[in-house]
Amino acid sequence: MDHFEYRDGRLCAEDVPVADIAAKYGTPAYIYSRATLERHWHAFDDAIGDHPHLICYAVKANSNLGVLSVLAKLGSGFDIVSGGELARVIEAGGDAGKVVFSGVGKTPEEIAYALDQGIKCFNVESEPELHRINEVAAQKGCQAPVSLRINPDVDAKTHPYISTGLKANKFGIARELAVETYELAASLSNLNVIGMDCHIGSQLTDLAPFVDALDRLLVLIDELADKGIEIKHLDLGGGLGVPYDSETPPHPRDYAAALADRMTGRESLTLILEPGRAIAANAGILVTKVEFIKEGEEKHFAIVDAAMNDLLRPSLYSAWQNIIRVEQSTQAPRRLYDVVGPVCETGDFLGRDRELAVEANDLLAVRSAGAYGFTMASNYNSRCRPPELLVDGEQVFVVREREKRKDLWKGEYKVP
Ligand SMILES: Cc1ncc(COP(=O)(O)O)c(C=O)c1O
Ligand SMILES: N[C@@H](CCCC[NH3+])C(=O)O
Repeated sequence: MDHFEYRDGRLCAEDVPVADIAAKYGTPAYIYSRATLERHWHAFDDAIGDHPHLICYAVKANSNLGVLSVLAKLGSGFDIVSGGELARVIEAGGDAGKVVFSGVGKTPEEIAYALDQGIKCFNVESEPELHRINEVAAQKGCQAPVSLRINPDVDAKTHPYISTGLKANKFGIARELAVETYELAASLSNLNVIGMDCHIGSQLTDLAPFVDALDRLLVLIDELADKGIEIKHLDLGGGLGVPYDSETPPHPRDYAAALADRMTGRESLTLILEPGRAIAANAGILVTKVEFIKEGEEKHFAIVDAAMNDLLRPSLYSAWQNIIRVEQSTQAPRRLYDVVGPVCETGDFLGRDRELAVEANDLLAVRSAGAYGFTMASNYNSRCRPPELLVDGEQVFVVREREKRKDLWKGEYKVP
């Protein structure tokens, strides 16, 4: 069951009509479903079953405190890429001991903060980073738990901007250098080598690259064991895709079960997964109002009050996200529209050539907007970012207020 569905022709978020939410809180607005977030997280967690594991939700997908607090209450771990994300996890009630810290450019200050908070592990992406973490840990007189992010060099077959496990990408350590880099890590006295990690890309719709990467890393784990380096956890990263359009990615349940299956007989090796999109994307929508219908010379435009600053994915990746009416019933004619925002960029669109029946003041919902939606929003064109609302049954929580115009220059100063 989807938690965004039509009831009597009205799109509902769980038990609340979206039009009622829009009337009360205005548009544009992000709306999330707690039940969907929980269901998706459990799909991963349940499928792995008894094999030791940890689901570390990728905070970058949706870092709202309300969302993080829902997942923290389930006992989730978290994958972070900055000190800011760690602060959010802690503020939301998450357990720092279940946090893995990814990213190619961790600063000494971020490393020190993460050590102070007692995170589970740093996912290290280069040799210089190993030395930096070792130095910061030495200054603190402690040992930093580390895992090396290895590039298994599998082709994830996804958009080039979001493919990460290839030789040409900035991420991770080359497979050929893996053993020597592990030996270096093991020789540094303020590091405690505990894990192996990879992340091959995002929005993957095929199971094969994941299984391929897993198999390649298991070979490496055995090779390291022969050299006396014991790996306690294998983190396979995130990347499972969602059906935005006609894609048919494996269900999280089947994906997690397939991976857990490959780990049979390795009960001392904990499996970590870092799903972001697969948990959050379809747990959210962006609601927007049609301001005008404009008849262009070649196209019809539905000019809406949300723009690329609110939802960047269509402009940045030519990503397709479904756009639907909030109230099904209408007398408006069905035509092809470009759904565009008010930002001064030709690339400011939410959808192109969409068959819709719309007129001014209608409400539209952009689906699958719960991941990489608000987190990638900006104030471009000095636009206030939208509010974030989290629905739980019949209740609506304002988990982030709409920005106010005067928030836009907070921390900026005029010159005398
Ligand atoms: C290291 C790492 N882990 C997890 C994720 C989450 O990916 P996704 O949202 O595709 O599951 C990403 C983003 O691609 C990432 O870079
Ligand atoms: N932001 C991207 C995904 C990047 C994943 C992070 N490594 C998207 O919206 O699809």
